[in-house]
Amino acid sequence: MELFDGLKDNIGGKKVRIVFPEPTDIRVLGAAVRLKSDNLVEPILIGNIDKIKEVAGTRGLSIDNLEIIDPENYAGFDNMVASFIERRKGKATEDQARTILKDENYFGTMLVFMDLADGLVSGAVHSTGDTIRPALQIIKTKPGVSRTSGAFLMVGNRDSEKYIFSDCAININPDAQALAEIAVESAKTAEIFGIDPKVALLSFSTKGSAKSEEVTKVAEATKIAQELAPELAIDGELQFDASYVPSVAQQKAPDSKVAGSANVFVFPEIQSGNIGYKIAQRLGGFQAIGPILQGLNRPISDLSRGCNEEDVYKLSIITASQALQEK
Ligand SMILES: CC(C)(COP(=O)(O)OP(=O)(O)OC[C@H]1O[C@@H](n2cnc3c(N)ncnc32)[C@H](O)[C@@H]1OP(=O)(O)O)[C@@H](O)C(=O)NCCC(=O)NCCS
Ligand SMILES: CC(=O)OP(=O)(O)O
Repeated sequence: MELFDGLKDNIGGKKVRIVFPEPTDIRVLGAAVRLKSDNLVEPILIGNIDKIKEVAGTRGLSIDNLEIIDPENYAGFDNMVASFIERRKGKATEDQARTILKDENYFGTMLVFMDLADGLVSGAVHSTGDTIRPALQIIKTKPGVSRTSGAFLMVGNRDSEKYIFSDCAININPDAQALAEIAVESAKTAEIFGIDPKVALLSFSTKGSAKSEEVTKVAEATKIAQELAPELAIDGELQFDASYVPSVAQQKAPDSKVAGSANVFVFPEIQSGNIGYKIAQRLGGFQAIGPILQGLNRPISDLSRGCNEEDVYKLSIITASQALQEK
């Protein structure tokens, strides 16, 4: 069965409500129309109806059966302002809240927070910061998780060839505790896709072959992650070849249960993570689906601005799957 067929079977007909704050981007609108006609999600488009219709017209798309909410004339706006002020606990005045909530990402995130929607997909147009800041401020992390992080599902030519790469998107230089949490959350993300997680915390060193602060951080994070989730297969610090290639693992880390067969790769900081996933995508030909935000109370997903319509379609299916997983 194709990877996404199982996810589609799961969410089909369940009317999971997904907010799209960027419907005047044709990639987003095209995906929303397909998701509705495939009966996979109930899209909620945020914006001005005339502008959305104009974009739909360029591709002959029908949007008559899609829900559209314009923050400029939303009947529940006063309620939303009050809820935002309460959530931000003194960090926004009423005037500031009224201005902030005209921003489509803040508005859409509040719909999710207020349970008027189940998840949100944005970021085809907005930067990652602008897409996820509302979620960090309003949705916040689950109990026991201090930092949200961004994972990619990397899919190769064969459907069985699937891996998780993280954090490629959010935490610029996580400390050992945050890196350990990222490793544990990434294992949970792997399970959504039927991957039996074997988690490698990556470095330029394998089991003490090099000494530096950076290596110590990864070794410490490994220890913390193993304590946080003793039931999971987690190991580090490992170089990528030792984590992935059995013969190299045999030489560099012969006692490791993860080395040589890892399928969840945790990068030590965002530079290597973001560069690493884009190399696998652009040179290696892998599909990169994400970033899938991990550790938030509700599913909010951030696209890469380089995405295509298929990426929006697939990330929306994942977001809806996360929403159902939580119900
Ligand atoms: C994610 C990012 C935008 C947050 O930066 P920021 O808005 O300056 O964050 P701040 O430190 O001002 O924090 C804003 C709020 O988010 C929270 N926050 C910040 N990072 C967080 C994280 N990783 N997890 C959970 N909450 C977080 C803060 O606690 C704060 O909450 P509060 O306002 O309720 O106190 C920033 O870390 C960033 O730019 N990361 C890289 C993004 C990127 O360019 N990725 C590459 C492309 S995908
Ligand atoms: C995930 C990512 O790198 O996003 P963008 O390409 O939009 O910066």
